[in-house]
Amino acid sequence: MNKFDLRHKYKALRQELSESQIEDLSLAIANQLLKLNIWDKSLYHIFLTIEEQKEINTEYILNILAGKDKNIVISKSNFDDYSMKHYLLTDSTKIKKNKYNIPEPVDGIPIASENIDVAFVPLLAFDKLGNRIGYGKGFYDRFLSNCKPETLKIGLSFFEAEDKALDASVNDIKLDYCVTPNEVFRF
Ligand SMILES: Nc1nc2c(c(=O)[nH]1)N(C=O)[C@@H](CNc1ccc(C(=O)N[C@@H](CCC(=O)O)C(=O)O)cc1)CN2
Ligand SMILES: Nc1ncnc2c1ncn2[C@@H]1O[C@H](COP(=O)(O)OP(=O)(O)OP(=O)(O)O)[C@@H](O)[C@H]1O
Repeated sequence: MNKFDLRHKYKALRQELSESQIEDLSLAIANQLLKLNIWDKSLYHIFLTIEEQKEINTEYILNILAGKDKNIVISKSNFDDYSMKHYLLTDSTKIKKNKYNIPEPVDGIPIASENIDVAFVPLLAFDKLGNRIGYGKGFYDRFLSNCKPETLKIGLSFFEAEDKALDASVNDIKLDYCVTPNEVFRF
C-alpha cells in the first residue's frame, strides 16, 4: 500500500473508535510506557491531542510526567514552513487551538530541539522496522532531525505494526520504540 492509502486506512480505523475505546486504549498505552527504561531523563516532548482527529489522549502521559517531576515540552506548528517551536509547559502556559484543532502554547520559555531527551511522536501508521507515516507535512521529520542522536524517539499508536515495510524516504527519521496498547516494539 502506498502512503496515501495507508493514511486513509488508519484515519478510517481511528474514526471507528468510540470515545470510551479511545480512553481505554490511551490509558493502556500510558501503562505500557511505564515498562520502558526511559524515566531517568529530564526533558520530555509530548504532543497535545487533536481530539477531532481521534488521536491518542496524551493526558495520561502528561500525568505520568508531572508525577515524576519531569520537564515537559510542547510545541507550536508553523504551517508556512512546516517547522515547530518548542516551549516548556508550566502552570502559567496558555494553550489555544490553532486552525487545525491542534492545542498549542501561545508563548513561553523556548527550548531548543537539541535539549530534548525523549520525544513522544504521533503517527498514523508504522512498520516493524521503525518507519512511520504522519499527516504528510514532515513536521516530525524536521523536528527529529534537529534533535541530538541520543534523543529517544517513541511512536504512539492505537494500532499494531503494518506487516509490509513502509517505503522510507531520505528525510524519514526512524523510531527507537513504538508503543501500542498491547505491545512495545523496540527497533
Ligand atoms: N497532536 C498532534 N500534533 C502535531 C502533529 C500530529 O500529528 N498530532 N503533527 C504531525 O506531523 C504536526 C501537525 N501536522 C498536521 C499536518 C497536516 C494537517 C492538515 O493538513 N490537516 C487538514 C486535513 C486533515 C485530514 O487530512 O483529515 C485539516 O485539518 O484540514 C494537520 C496537522 C505537528 N503537531
Ligand atoms: N528534514 C527535512 N528537511 C526538509 N524537508 C523535509 C524534511 N523531512 C521531511 N521533509 C519533507 O516533508 C514532506 C513530508 O514528509 P513525509 O511524507 O515523510 O511526512 P510524514 O512523516 O508523513 O509527516 P509528519 O512528519 O508531519 O508527521 C516531504 O516532502 C519531505 O521531503
